[in-house]
Amino acid sequence: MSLTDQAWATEEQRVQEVTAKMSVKMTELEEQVGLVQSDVVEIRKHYWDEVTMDMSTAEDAVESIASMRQQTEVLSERERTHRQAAKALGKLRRLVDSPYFGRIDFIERGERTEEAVYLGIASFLDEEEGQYLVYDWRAPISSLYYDFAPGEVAFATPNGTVEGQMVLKRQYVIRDRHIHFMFDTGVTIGDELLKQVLSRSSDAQMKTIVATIQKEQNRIIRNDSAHMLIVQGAAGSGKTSAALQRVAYLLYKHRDKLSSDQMVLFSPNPLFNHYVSTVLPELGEENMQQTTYQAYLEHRLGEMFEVEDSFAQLEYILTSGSTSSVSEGTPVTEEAYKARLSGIYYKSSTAFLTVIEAYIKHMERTGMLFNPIKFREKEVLSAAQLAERFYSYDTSIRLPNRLVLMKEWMLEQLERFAELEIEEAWVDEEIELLSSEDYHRTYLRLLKMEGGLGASFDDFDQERLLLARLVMKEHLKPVRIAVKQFKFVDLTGLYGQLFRDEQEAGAGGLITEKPSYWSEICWRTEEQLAQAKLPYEDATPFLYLMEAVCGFQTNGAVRHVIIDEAQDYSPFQLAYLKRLFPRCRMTALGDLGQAIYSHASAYSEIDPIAALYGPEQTEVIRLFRSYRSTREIVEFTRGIVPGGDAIEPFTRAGALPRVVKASDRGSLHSHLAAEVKRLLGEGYASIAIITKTASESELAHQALTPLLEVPLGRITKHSPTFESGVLVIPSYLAKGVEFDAVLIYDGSHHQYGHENERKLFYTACTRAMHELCIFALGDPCHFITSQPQDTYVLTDSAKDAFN
Ligand SMILES: Nc1ncnc2c1ncn2[C@@H]1O[C@H](COP(=O)(O)OP(=O)(O)OP(=O)(O)O)[C@@H](O)[C@H]1O
Repeated sequence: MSLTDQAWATEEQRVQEVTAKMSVKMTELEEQVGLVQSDVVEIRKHYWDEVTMDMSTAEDAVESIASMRQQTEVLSERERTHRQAAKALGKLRRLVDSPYFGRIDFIERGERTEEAVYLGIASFLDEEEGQYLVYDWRAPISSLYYDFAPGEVAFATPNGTVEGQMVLKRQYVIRDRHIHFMFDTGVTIGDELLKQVLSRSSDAQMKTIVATIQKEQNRIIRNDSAHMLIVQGAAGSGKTSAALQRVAYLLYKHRDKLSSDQMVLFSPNPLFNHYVSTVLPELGEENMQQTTYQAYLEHRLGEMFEVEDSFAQLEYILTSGSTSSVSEGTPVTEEAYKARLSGIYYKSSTAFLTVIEAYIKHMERTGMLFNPIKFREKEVLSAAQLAERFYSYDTSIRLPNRLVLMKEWMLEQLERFAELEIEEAWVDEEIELLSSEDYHRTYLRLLKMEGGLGASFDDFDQERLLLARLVMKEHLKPVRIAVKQFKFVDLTGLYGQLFRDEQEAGAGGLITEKPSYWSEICWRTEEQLAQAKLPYEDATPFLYLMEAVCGFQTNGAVRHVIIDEAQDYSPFQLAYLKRLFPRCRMTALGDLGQAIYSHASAYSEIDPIAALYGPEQTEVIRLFRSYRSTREIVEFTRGIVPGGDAIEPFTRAGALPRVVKASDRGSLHSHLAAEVKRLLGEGYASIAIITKTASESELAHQALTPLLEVPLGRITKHSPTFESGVLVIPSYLAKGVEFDAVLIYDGSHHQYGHENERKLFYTACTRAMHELCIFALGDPCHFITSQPQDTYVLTDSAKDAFN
């Protein structure tokens, strides 16, 4: 819809007026911030001058305390004012160059005049007129902009639904306080603006999407009813974007009772954490807590074990199972590989969770294992004594509570032991070794402990006794701490018992439906545990068992958890997270097409996630439209995954994906280098060469660096950030992020020949926004050749000249 010059001029004038008012307000706030700041500094400097301290009498003391309190209140009030003014100033600074992006004219039913509502990333009130010049995009009325085309409309407010007519809907691109584009739109959010936004170059940091949120995404953002909101959406459909704007929305809507530190995002990797970390600050909100599941495992189990990370597990699966010549995985037999795979499936399944729960029940009566308590080679309490004590308690008492009782009893036993042990010769030796300083300190501490026995040790026995007790106390400290931390429970033994023969321990008998390669799984698990290593697939079951026995550690402060790439979590892990955050709501974002982990690739539906809170508390929103990639890339990639035909491309045109077949590695590298050069020449800022594995990344990086005229970055699982430019990255680390152009390093049948690599290949290809080129050393993989021939261009470099 074209706009008249008159309309344009009026709108431009409004931009000028609004930004001028913002500038005035900013100057005011700057002054205020400066003044209050110097007030605060002054108050702090002269704090004590204003306080009269006199403690001579009780009355004086009360007065002194009151005067101190008053002074503290003055200071905190000024600090609060400073914080608020600084925040308001920050908001205006973000707003002023581009004060709004949309307008709706709305007439409420029963009213005559229409109201023009301008939407921006924050609100701006004209204090003199008492009128909002800009509405926050999260305000109730703003939802009209995202949900409706002009016509009959309605929006929800805390006081009920408001109905009316939308008579105009307009979009703007305002930069540097001037309108660059402006158009009226008949549909929800015009494709034109979206096309423009999506055509831009990618960035090392994700952008906000508030100006172009789509209706279906708005349902995710504003959903406030679901306890568990599951978003199942195609690659590039805006799941992460919607979730981040949702966080901003919830923080706005519940600003009185929800703060950003009560929200946690579980990301697929640290790189992704960095990638999304600017979105909320851009929207004027503080970042929520961000972590990875791996970091949590490390935090809980890192002291006990060398915990394998998910990437190392994946690298094993991808390198050890493939026929790839570049594989550098440990040489493993086919049997061992299959056994590990079978173990991974099993240990991540709900069947195993059920077994562990049965095992916990079983332990109420028998089977608990303990570590004996030793002190200087002496067994203070044997494992059998501990077990006997444990099972002497009423069986109705839960395991963790019994351990608490045990702990008290054990501390008493330790006291008794200490009283006998102080007679030992080693204690005298230790007393001798006390330095005069220690001795003196000991003496003073003794005085304090013993309630002032006298200023000198005139009684030799008394002196020896007191010093010996002190020496004992120091030496027994680590044992006491270990007891308090329940380290007397043999958790490794308990977990290992699950994998032992039923006759031996009884626990293995709980596993009635054994997975294939069971005996191999058993001895391998035990072997790893003996070396204090915990494979990734064992980490969550181990943690679950540990917590069930010793007491669940929960985090009641967190009110909302967002799990990105939820399809990569095993049912076991999801159950664990639910336990960990008992008071929170969850948003789980997933794409079954990108389930790259062995334990999850078997998911055919979102059932394990949906089952977590049950149907009553769960809502599922599905996104089918893919925004990231051009239409051509989506039309090619959607055929790779089951059910992909439902994925709708957004109408942004680009070149057809290209497949380049190379006959040898030298030619592969030279064609890759030429392609990088071409893409740089086209002006693309971020180009990723995606390899299947980390070992292949290393090889590609070495070979390509000398062939390129620009620096070539390499991303590993330890990289915390990435910059624009050209980089090599393993497929599984590219999850969640995007690049202008993607070059698949080797998409040959040789590299992606297994069915279980389908989703990994899809994930890698769907990282491309504008161009996708797949190189293949030999025949392209089946995932490519099974696509309709008109969806890509094949070049055989041995036959055709490149380009
Ligand atoms: N409404 C929108 N307006 C503008 N850009 C959008 C919109 N929705 C999605 N995008 C863009 O599409 C790209 C993909 O979005 P996002 O990463 O959120 O998708 P995703 O579903 O999480 O993807 P994946 O699962 O493949 O990682 C991003 O560049 C994002 O900015």
